Amino acid sequence: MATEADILKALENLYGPGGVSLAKTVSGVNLSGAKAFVSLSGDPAKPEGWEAARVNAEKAIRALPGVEAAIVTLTAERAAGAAGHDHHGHSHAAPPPPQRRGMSPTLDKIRYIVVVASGKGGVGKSTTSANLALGLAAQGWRVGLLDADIYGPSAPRLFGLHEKPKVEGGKLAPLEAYGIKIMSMGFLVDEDTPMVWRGPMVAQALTQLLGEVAWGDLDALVVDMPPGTGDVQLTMAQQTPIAGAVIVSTPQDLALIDARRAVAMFQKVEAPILGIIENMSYFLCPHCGGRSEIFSHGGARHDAEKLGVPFLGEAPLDMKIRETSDAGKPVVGAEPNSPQAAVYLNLAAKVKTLLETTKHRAAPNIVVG
Ligand SMILES: Nc1ncnc2c1ncn2[C@@H]1O[C@H](COP(=O)(O)OP(=O)(O)OP(=O)(O)O)[C@@H](O)[C@H]1O
Repeated sequence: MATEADILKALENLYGPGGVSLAKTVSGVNLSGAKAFVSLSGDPAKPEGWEAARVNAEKAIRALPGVEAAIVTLTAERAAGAAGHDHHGHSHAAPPPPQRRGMSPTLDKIRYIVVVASGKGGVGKSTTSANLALGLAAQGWRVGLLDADIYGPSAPRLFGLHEKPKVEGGKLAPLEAYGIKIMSMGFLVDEDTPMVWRGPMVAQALTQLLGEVAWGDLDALVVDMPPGTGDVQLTMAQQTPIAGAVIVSTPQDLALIDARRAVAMFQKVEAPILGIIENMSYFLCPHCGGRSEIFSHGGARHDAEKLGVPFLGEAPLDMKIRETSDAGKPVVGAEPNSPQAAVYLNLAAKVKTLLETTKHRAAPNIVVG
């Protein structure tokens, strides 16, 4: 089998946009048996040039003796304050044409894929995804969590996981915490290299993450979607056999408008919407336990009614939820008997029932590789 040094050598005389040697752009190498997973950091402002470089790199690595499969993905460094960071996902790069090649066998063994989405960033989507996944596991389900928020992966922080996944049988083995299987782009690239992924790069990376991970038999795979409702999210929603979508919103009007966009996006691709959850709905005082309605609370419930989608509940703005998440121990895993965990356990019970009773659309084919 080729070594990391062989791979760097093979990339030495290949060049990306601006004439940079591809060997200098390697940000991660994972090798196993005859399979190589390599990530390159490129400039997100030049997606087409980098896509060509990525394809060339794959060819060169695949040509190495002993390599049967090579998967090269693109990451890009986030320049501080750069316009390139498009958190809302309104990418101007066209989405890749769907080349449907049959569903990945790794997804075949997953009963339900549940996506957690939001119209904008920072509303608590990752916190909700993690606690929902743990809540479903608490109901006795075998659960996976895919952190598809490639703009800013949060699974490493939320679960305190920093090791690199192993490659087993040609697939990436997910990491585990509290009995759930977890995969994140944040595990595959250097933690200090924040990423911006654009248009075709993002969609391709996500389908690889879905298709190249050894999830095994799962009752549910919870997918923490990138925030926003741009082309990338739409492509992702189209290409993933979604059993149901959960939309996270905060009570502020702006977030609700964005949440409506997220609902519309899933309606467009005919993915069943399980409902809306209102996060940071009210404030729970850590000292007196008192409840304060900081924002005009109840907006999401009202919105859900107007949109004709179920309202799944509300989670408080709460110190313990933030502290446990930021300490790598989400509240449902670390303190399952706390009132804060009860909020998510209730949410998980509702989601489980909805999944088991919702009529599912036929799974579309997804792009792999
Ligand atoms: N209910 C809550 N109470 C207190 N803090 C919360 C709550 N939900 C989320 N947070 C905190 O808010 C911050 C943002 O949450 P999170 O990362 O889950 O949001 P996100 O929507 O996934 O954000 P992004 O789009 O930036 O990835 C985190 O520090 C998290 O701990």
